[in-house]
Amino acid sequence: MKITVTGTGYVGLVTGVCLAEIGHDVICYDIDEPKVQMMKQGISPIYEPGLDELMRKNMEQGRLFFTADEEMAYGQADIIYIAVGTPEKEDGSADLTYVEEAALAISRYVRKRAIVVIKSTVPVGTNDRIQRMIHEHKAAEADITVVSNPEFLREGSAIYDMFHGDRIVIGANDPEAATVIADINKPFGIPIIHTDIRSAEMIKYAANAFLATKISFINEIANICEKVGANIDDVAYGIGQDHRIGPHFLKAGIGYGGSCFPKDTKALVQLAGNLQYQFDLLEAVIHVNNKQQLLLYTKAKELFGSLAGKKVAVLGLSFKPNTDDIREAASLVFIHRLLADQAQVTVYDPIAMEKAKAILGDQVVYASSAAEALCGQEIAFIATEWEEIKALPFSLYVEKMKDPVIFDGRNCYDIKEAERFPLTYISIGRRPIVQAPSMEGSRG
Ligand SMILES: NC(=O)C1=CN([C@@H]2O[C@H](COP(=O)(O)OP(=O)(O)OC[C@H]3O[C@@H](n4cnc5c(N)ncnc54)[C@H](O)[C@@H]3O)[C@@H](O)[C@H]2O)C=CC1
Ligand SMILES: O=C(O)[C@H]1O[C@H](OP(=O)(O)OP(=O)(O)OC[C@H]2O[C@@H](n3ccc(=O)[nH]c3=O)[C@H](O)[C@@H]2O)[C@H](O)[C@@H](O)[C@@H]1O
Repeated sequence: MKITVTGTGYVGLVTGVCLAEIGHDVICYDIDEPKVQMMKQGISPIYEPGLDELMRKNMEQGRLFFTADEEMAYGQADIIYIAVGTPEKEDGSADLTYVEEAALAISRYVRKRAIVVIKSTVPVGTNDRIQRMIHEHKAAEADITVVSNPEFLREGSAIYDMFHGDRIVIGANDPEAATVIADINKPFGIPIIHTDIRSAEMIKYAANAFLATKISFINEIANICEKVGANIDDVAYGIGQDHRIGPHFLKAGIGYGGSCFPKDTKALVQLAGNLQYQFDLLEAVIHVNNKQQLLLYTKAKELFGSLAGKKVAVLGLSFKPNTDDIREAASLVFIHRLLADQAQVTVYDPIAMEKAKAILGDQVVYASSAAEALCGQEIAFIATEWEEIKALPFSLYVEKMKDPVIFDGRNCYDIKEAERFPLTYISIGRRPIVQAPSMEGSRG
C-alpha cells in the first residue's frame, strides 16, 4: 500500500513518521516548500520529543519521503491522509479551505482506486461533503472513498500517543474501506472503534469539548477553594480517586490553550447553533477559560493597582510543556495586557522563543535562561510548567529578584517550601504566601 500524508504539521508529520515506523511506505506532502526542503534534510520543522530521530531513521531505511510535488504525492497513492489545518474563522466556525484545496488536488491527480482518510478535525457532515466534492471533480476512471479517522494525539507526547493511544476511531460508510484502514493501523496494537462517518466526526469534537469542560470545572473549583481556604491540589486528588471521575485533566491553572481546545469548543458551539441548538454548557466552559487565562494578570492588578513601569519576567510561553507551539497560549493573552499597561516584560521559554518572537517582536526582552529573565525583576509570572521551570529553587528567585512576587499559573511549587523564603508566592486555588518585605502592607 502506498500511503500519502497531506499536511506535515503536528498531526501530519507525526502520522507519516509513525506509519513509516510500523512498516508502511509513506510520502509526506506539503504546500510549504521551505518546510519540505527542511524535512528532506531530516530536520523536523516542529519540536516534538523523539520526532527527529524517528524521522531520520525511517528516511534512512527508505520508507519515508517528502515532496512538494502534488503529482508525485497523489498520482500513485492507494491511501491519502488529509491532515491539513482547520483553523478558526472569525465567527468561531472551522475554516475548511485547506481541506477543500487538498480534496480538489486529489481529484486532479488520482486515476485509480484510492481511499482518502480525513484526519483533520472537521465539523460533522464535512466528510460527506468532501466525498461529494471529489466525485464531482475526479477523473472518470478514479474510484475514491472518503473515510473519517480523527486524531487524538497530544502535542508534546505525540509519538508516545500514536503508539499508546486509548482508541483509533474509523468512521466509514464503506465497510471494505474501513477494513483497509483498520488493517493499516493494526500494528499500533490500539483498540479500533468502527462507526458511521458522522459519529466519528462527532466523537472528536465531543472528546475535546469534554476535556475542556473538565479543565474549566476544576478551575472554577480552584477559584472557590481560594475563597473558602481549601487547597485545590488536595481537592483534585480527592475527587480524582472516584473512578467515575478519574484523576486526569483535573490540573487547575490558567486555562487551556493550544491549537485545538479553543477552536474546537467554539466550532462545536457554532455547529450546534447553526442547527438552532444553544450549547449552554460549552459556552460557559469557554467563558470560564477566557477569564482563567487572565487570572494572573487580574491578581497582579489587585495586588499592585497599576502595573505601569513594573519589571516583569514571564517564564514559559508555550501553551503546555514539551512543545514549541504558542497558538492560543495563556502567556500571550496576559502578556498583551501587561504591555498595554506599560509593564516592562522579559520572557523566557526553553523551546518556544523563536515562535514567540514572530508574534511579540521587539515589545519584550528575550532572555537566554530563566535566571537571566529573573534578574532585577519585581514580578515573575509562570505560564508553563516546563520541568526546567519546576526545578527552579525559590532561592534563585530571592537571589535574582528584588522582593520577589511570584504569580504561578501552573502550581509548579510547594507552598510550604515558599514559606521558608522572603517572597510572595501566589498560585491557583491555594492559599497565598505573602512574605516579601515590600508586600507587608498588602497582607490581608
Ligand atoms: N495539533 C494537534 O495536537 C492536533 C491537531 N488535530 C487536528 O489536525 C489538523 C492539523 O492540525 P496541525 O497538525 O496542528 O496543523 P498545522 O498547522 O501544524 O499543520 C498544517 C499543515 O498543512 C499544510 N497545508 C495547508 N494546506 C495544504 C494543502 N492544500 N496541501 C498540503 N498541505 C497543506 C500547512 O503548510 C501545514 O504544514 C487540524 O484539523 C487539527 O484540529 C487533531 C489532533 C491533535
Ligand atoms: O485535538 C487536539 O488537538 C488535541 O487536543 C488536546 O491535546 P493538546 O492540546 O495537545 O494538549 P493537552 O495536554 O490536552 O493540553 C491542552 C491545554 O489544556 C491545559 N490543561 C490540560 C490538562 C489539565 O488538567 N489542565 C490544563 O489546564 C494545558 O495546559 C493546555 O494548555 C487533547 O488532549 C488531544 O487528545 C487532542 O488530540
